[in-house]
Amino acid sequence: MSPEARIQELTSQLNYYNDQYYQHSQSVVDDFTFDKLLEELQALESQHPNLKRPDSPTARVGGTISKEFATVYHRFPMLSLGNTYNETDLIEFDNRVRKGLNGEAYEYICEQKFDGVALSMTYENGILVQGATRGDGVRGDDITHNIRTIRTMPLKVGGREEGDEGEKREEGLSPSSSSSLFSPSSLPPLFEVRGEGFLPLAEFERINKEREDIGEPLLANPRNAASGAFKQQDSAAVAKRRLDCFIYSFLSDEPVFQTHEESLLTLAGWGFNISPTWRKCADIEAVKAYIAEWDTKRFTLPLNTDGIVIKVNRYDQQRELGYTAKSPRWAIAYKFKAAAAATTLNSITYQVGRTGAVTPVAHLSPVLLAGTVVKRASLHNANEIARLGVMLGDTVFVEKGGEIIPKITGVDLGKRPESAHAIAYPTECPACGTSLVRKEDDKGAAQAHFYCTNEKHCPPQRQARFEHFIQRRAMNIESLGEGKIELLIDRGLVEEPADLYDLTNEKLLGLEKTYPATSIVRADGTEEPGKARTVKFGQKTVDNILTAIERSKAQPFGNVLFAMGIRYVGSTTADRLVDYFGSLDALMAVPLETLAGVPDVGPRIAESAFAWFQDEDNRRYVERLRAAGLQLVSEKKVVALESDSLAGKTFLYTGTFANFSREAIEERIAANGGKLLSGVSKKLNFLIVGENAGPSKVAKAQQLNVPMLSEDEFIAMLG
Ligand SMILES: NC(=O)c1ccc[n+]([C@@H]2O[C@H](COP(=O)([O-])OP(=O)(O)OC[C@H]3O[C@@H](n4cnc5c(N)ncnc54)[C@H](O)[C@@H]3O)[C@@H](O)[C@H]2O)c1
Ligand SMILES: [Zn+2]
Repeated sequence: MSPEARIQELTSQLNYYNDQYYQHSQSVVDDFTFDKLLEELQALESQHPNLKRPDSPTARVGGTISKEFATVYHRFPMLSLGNTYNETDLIEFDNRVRKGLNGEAYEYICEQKFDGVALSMTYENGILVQGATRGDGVRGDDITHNIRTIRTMPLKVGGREEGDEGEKREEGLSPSSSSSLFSPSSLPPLFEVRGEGFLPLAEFERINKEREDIGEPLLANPRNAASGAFKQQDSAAVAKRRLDCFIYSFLSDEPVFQTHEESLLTLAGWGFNISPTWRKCADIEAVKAYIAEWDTKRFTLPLNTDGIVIKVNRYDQQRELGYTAKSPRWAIAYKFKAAAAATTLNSITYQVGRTGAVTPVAHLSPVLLAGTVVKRASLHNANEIARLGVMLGDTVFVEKGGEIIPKITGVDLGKRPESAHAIAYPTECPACGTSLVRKEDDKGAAQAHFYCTNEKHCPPQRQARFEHFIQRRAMNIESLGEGKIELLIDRGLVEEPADLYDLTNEKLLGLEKTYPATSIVRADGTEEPGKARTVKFGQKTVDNILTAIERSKAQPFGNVLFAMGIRYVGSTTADRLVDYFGSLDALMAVPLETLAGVPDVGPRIAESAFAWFQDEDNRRYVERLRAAGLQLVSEKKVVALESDSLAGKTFLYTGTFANFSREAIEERIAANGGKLLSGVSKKLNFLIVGENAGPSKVAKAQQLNVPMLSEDEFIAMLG
């Protein structure tokens, strides 16, 4: 291929990956592949500068801005970082720095390269006034409302009031003391901090567990989940995601600090969330030691990282070294290749989940990966097996991100043994023998799963129904975990969760079962016999269980509704439905269209819930829960649905009104099926304009051609 054709090909390929990555929060290829292609393009362009295309990804920061948010211009451009995967490049970087500084002494600060989304926060007189994404580096999306939901982000610095800091530092990563190191009176009137917004791994796992539980497709990884969450319109939904942010830089017009170190220490003192994992390094040898240390230690952090960022410490030296069009010359990212290993795929077992979805689990020859022995990996579904073209006996590559179960990312075809054989996906449920049915969800074939439709009697589905029921967000009877349910089902004491309310001391006391040992496999492949596990119901255990069951009767209606296990009805949706209908009886009586009209519910969830309540068995089950004394009415104030005259429409108001307080107008919007947005964007259908309306909102609405309503026009719309 001619260099010209290759340059053209790489340019459009990389622009496509960038678009998917930044606009659709999806990685089509892994970072290493992406970076190698970019490197190839860079090399070709420097050999043939005249062939470089105007839209080349080598000259620009990858992201763009989106139409859904107001655009903000960054006071200082938000750049990318040069990156490398090897030590030679690192030494070269150090040599360039030394040359650039003409023999002056220098030090580095090493930090984790947090794998999330770059955020910029502007403070005016100590108040957080703006939060934005990086966008194309020059302009970003105004996501102030969403950034305000980050609990560790100070809304105000300097002259802090009691309680301003909220519940921060719960990750246990930050310095234990947040006492001011430097007086906040030294705060410049205008400054910007930058950091990486992220979804903590534990939260990512929790969300995915719930998604799996209610039959939603899983989120691909924490980074994409975070970038998707920060771009949601509804900040109340964003707040539920428990996003967090580590701050790693400070900018202001007038220099405030001499060194990066000083700024990190001071920002921590001001109450910013600084990860204490950074270290000052006297030279490149110390940098290498830091890198080596964190190569595996990073897996103990509560978030994913994908490398180490190395920055020259002194700001005057940073200025001296300067910038390229895309990145600073005083910093570099040393990226870790995703921790990967090769091993043999020995067998596959199939697990049946609560919704009947059958998931293949790969069993591997044990292999050491990022400090832990791996012997299982997820394969997701039949399509994934087909996509990988993997066979039993193959040598496969496994990779580990921060997630608990590593994944198979490829096959070493060169090592395929004669004895390898194709994977025959089962046609019957491995647990109950029912013929499997293939269902496709919204995303089409890519997510296709096989299902066992024997919902009521398939043993693992039944077991999972109990596990769903007792979880904390549902009935919170977690003292029944760890094999106890299994034993109760085994002995015929319970068939469905409502039976839990018939358990008595006599039925439980003295129950006992020993589960056979499963062996523990060491990294070298040798096995060590595991211990047999005995589940035993002594008096103390029984007391705990019965108390928890009794206490569960006070769980709010939203929890009970979630516990019922209706497909697609997660705990957030359950609470939403409770807000609107207030009681089970009201909910069961509404027509499908009304259900579908509830904001954030929509036709798919509505159909699933509606059908569930039509089912005879489910109705009988619900009556048993009622008889057991569970809460089926909400004590919270109910938003009574008055009409659906505003259904499907989005609103924002500005100014004050003759007939409504702020609260009242929000209530009217919700009660008539409308949805309140947090800012003016293309997604906004109407801006309701009152007295003393905010000029910027009005101007923005005019610019985007968003229709404006007077108070009277809004009242007329209510009908
Ligand atoms: N897989 C794909 O399809 C695909 C597509 C596009 C980009 N990418 C990946 O994204 C990278 C390019 O993204 P980029 O331009 O954001 O560069 P980058 O992620 O390599 O580096 C810059 C970013 O690092 C982040 N960062 C994290 N910790 C930091 C710290 N302590 N100090 C400073 N910054 C820190 C900041 O958000 C900053 O914007 C590529 O290297 C590639 O691996 C992948
Ligand atoms: Zn089954």
